[in-house]
Amino acid sequence: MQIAFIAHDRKKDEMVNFVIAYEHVFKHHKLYSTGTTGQRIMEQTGLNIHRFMSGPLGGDQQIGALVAENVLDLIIFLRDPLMAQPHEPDIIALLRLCDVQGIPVATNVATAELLTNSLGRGEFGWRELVHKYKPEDWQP
Ligand SMILES: O=C(CO)COP(=O)(O)O
Repeated sequence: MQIAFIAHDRKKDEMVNFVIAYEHVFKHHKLYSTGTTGQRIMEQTGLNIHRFMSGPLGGDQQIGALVAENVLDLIIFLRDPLMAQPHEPDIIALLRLCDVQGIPVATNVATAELLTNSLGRGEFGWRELVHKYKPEDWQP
């Protein structure tokens, strides 16, 4: 599976601790992140992550491009609900595309934990079907 990590500044410690706790699950998958989030995770785990640009400089949009193509299977995006972000339109666009494609996205650590446990149990097999059969194949 292909998984992306994104965390706003005041959520980065929580993200790093979360990924450390589930490193045994994430190490079996292809990982992506925005710039600083990925740097922080890689400094404190043994995981290899493809890092895009920092969020405010376009990283959310780069991940959004993968979402638009239905490449990503899970996004863990720990947002800061109490701090305005200069790139709010990019964030909204990314979340909208997740809903367009029906991609699982966790915006807090409780949901991230549920989805990651599900991933660890091998319950993401349905995503293989999504890759295999494009929406046009589903038309009656
Ligand atoms: O701003 C972000 C997401 O909107 C995260 O970007 P960084 O991981 O580069 O801090």
